[in-house]
Amino acid sequence: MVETGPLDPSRGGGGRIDRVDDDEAGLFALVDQVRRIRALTTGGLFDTDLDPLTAQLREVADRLEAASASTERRQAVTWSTGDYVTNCPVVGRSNVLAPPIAFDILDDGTLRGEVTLGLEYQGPPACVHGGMVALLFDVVLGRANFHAGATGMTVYLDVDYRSPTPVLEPIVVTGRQVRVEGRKIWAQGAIHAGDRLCATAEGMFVEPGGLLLENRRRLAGG
Ligand SMILES: CCCCCCCCCCCCCCCC(=O)SCCNC(=O)CCNC(=O)[C@H](O)C(C)(C)COP(=O)(O)OP(=O)(O)OC[C@H]1O[C@@H](n2cnc3c(N)ncnc32)[C@H](O)[C@@H]1OP(=O)(O)O
Repeated sequence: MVETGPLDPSRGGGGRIDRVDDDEAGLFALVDQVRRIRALTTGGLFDTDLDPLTAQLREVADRLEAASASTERRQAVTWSTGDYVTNCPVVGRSNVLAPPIAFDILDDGTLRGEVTLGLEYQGPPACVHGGMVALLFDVVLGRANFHAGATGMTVYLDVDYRSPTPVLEPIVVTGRQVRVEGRKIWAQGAIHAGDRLCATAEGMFVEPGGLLLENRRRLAGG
């Protein structure tokens, strides 16, 4: 049973868990522009001829492709520097899929992030897609675990969809670690729109032994 008291969306205070001033490569600024395009083109309706704009975008994409390191090299650098967070599909400022959400950590370790999701995350009319809701929970629970000092891979994620999670309105995503027993870790989370409870989740995570370190070493090339 998810205990929603500590996940009260009106709780304040706390500090940001990710740095906001680390865009030395200018990549976040570039991705912000791609995000604007992503938002505008979902169900896009334009009162203009799109052909010239498509040609311009193709040129930009060609130039980026010519200048880009390979996928393998980018993955290797991610894991050799451990800079996973900026690529995360929920919080990652260099991942165009990410809204992105910035989380604060409250004094008891609860993470809290506020976001308004656009049409690109819509499932049923006016509602956030259920798969996106689950993704938000997986990330907030996983990161709450990390900040609580015991982290693992998700082995189950039980999501209760209590009322629609709205698009185009602010929602608050919260999560916290509740229990650790050996390698097993439990965490719970909630999503609210105002005072309304939209969804709750409980996840169990298992510390995967050497698996992540081995993968990381292999991908980082040694
Ligand atoms: C540290 C290195 C740094 C690297 C840098 C990190 C960067 C930080 C990246 C963050 C990233 C964020 C990520 C977000 C979270 C994902 O998205 S994780 C991705 C989705 N999850 C997965 O792919 C996990 C797939 N599962 C697995 O690979 C394996 O289950 C695991 C996790 C390696 C564990 O396998 P195992 O070691 O063989 O463990 P196993 O003995 O099967 O289970 C352990 C215990 O858990 C229980 N259990 C297992 N599954 C279940 C279940 N579904 N229900 C109930 N109990 C279960 C077992 O019964 C067992 O209990 P006991 O017998 O010990 O009492």
